[in-house]
Amino acid sequence: MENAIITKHLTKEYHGFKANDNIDFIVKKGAICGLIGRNGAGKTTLMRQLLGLCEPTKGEIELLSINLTNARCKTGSLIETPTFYENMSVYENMKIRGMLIGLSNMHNEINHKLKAVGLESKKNSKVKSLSLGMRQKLGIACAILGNPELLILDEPINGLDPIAIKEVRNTLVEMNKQGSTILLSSHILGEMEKIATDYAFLVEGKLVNRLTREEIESKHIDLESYFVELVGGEDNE
Ligand SMILES: Nc1ncnc2c1ncn2[C@@H]1O[C@H](COP(=O)(O)OP(=O)(O)OP(=O)(O)O)[C@@H](O)[C@H]1O
Repeated sequence: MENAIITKHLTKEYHGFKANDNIDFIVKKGAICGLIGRNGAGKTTLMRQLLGLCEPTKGEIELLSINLTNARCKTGSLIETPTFYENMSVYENMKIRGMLIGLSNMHNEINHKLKAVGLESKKNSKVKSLSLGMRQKLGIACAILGNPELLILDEPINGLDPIAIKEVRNTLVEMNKQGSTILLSSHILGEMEKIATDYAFLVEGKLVNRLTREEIESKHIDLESYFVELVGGEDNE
């Protein structure tokens, strides 16, 4: 099977501190890979490197088996707190994103994605009037616009209510069925378990383990206990 993401020896140092340390990472096309790690483990740094938002100190990145610039154009993302044009409407912000990615069928696609995240009623509202959770929904709607081949989502359900979480979950599963490979991080392991096909565990910048859903199911692994054991529990502060 082809791979959507390959990293080799990927390292990011900040003043000698390794936020990502020699990461060899593969995500197969068609997967929903859950990136798991404690605060500061290096999840966002890895995603930022994949997206070209920060330069690797060392190592290589391959995305979608094509030229990296082209691959990044086929990648939708949500990293940290998304920024928008505050005085423009939700629809207008999405239209800008649509123009950037050369979206055809703009109107229908924007409406479809706003509906998918439950934000259609705010379509004409200015972004500055949105709540935190609504902004997060808009960030997700922008990320999934045009059904990108690869989706990189850093804690996408942060700040969402239970109904919104369900809507986003269903949307991601649907996007995956339609061909999007997804890399996502979340601290809510129970939610991750509902959709992830495999997991990558980061500890102090290092990729320390991988698990597939099949392994979890066949070996009756409790993800939370597994994670606590892997990172050394509360004594590891
Ligand atoms: N621009 C930066 N300058 C210096 N250090 C940084 C920078 N960005 C990240 N770091 C450090 O790199 C480490 C990894 O940070 P990162 O944001 O990747 O972690 P994370 O796993 O996403 O954490 P969280 O779950 O809290 O979001 C942290 O120790 C962080 O302080």
